[in-house]
Amino acid sequence: MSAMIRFDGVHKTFGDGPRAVHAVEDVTLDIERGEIFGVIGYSGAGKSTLVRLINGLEPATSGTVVVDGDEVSALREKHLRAVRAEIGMIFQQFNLFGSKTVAENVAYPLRVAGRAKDDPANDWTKERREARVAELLDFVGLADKAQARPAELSGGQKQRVGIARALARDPKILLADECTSALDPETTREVLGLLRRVNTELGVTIVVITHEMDVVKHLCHRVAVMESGRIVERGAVYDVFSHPREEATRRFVGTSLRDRPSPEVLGRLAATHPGTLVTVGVQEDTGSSARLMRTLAEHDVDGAIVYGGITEIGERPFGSLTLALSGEQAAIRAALAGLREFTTVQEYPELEEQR
Ligand SMILES: Nc1ncnc2c1ncn2[C@@H]1O[C@H](COP(=O)(O)OP(=O)(O)OP(=O)(O)O)[C@@H](O)[C@H]1O
Repeated sequence: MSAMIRFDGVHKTFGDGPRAVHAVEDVTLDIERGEIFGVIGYSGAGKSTLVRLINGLEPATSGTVVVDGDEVSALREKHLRAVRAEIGMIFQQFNLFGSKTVAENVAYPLRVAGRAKDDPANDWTKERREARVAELLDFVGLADKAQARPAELSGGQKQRVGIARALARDPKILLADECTSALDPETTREVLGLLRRVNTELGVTIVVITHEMDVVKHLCHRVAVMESGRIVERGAVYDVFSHPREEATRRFVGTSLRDRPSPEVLGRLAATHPGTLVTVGVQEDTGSSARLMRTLAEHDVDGAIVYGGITEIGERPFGSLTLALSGEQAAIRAALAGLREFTTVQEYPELEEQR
């Protein structure tokens, strides 16, 4: 199966000479048909530029970008229009027309396509348009808001209109650029749930640009981490979470899991809990928390859970627990050796020194 989107040795440079900005540098990446692919990075990492290369809004400086078999980097404007019809896009600020109703907003791409008249599939008569808009509003759960104006809607509802509009022409690809960054956590979850349906029920390949690891965790199958125009790490979301290799990735993972105590919290825990503090990984392939507790019991060591969190990534458990261990010193050492046979154990010698 060929990739839906393929970057091969792609560079994008703005300007030239000493003031040139290398927004995208040497990116080679395949995004497969039917997957939800996340691109995560801090502001200025080059994520938006990468997305604009996909829909041909920016031409690559060098290298090739192939979308569903068409090399966008080599197409002229007329052919680019046909490729763009296969690509829907949603934005952080929704970009809805404030003066149009919800139904008119969703119908807009159909009206524009209808004007082109270069393809019989674009023969969007009023009846066809209305039927399509009704179908889309039903899909996003806003059938009752067809005549409302965007100002009357909540942020989550506005983004659902954005999604309906992006789907109007039945695209194969949906590009989502920071599409939940303006929303609160609960609304974010709703929108991510809708995007999951777009993927599973409509088979749309989705590329998600974000600086929030939570979005990647809840939505994506695979992820690439971007830093200074380059992809520094990539892989299945679970693998990247469980074994981050780069410092930037570790920081993103940390912000999402919040399962490991900060140095400040550790200091407080040490002051209020007797015993040896350790943080133990909990992962599907390295043993459950039950196995962890059993190991402590076998060595006659008591383990009080004082911090931690276990979450699900791709329906698999992942996280860590921080324990205050009490018992004979030799027994604690033996229990830790036993734990190390199946999971990661982080000790805090600096805390012991302070005691
Ligand atoms: N049209 C342009 N002309 C000059 N420089 C640009 C242009 N577009 C982007 N850049 C620069 O390219 C780099 C990457 O920008 P880009 O917007 O792709 O990053 P990003 O990761 O999407 O960041 P953000 O999340 O803040 O949008 C930045 O240094 C930016 O200033």
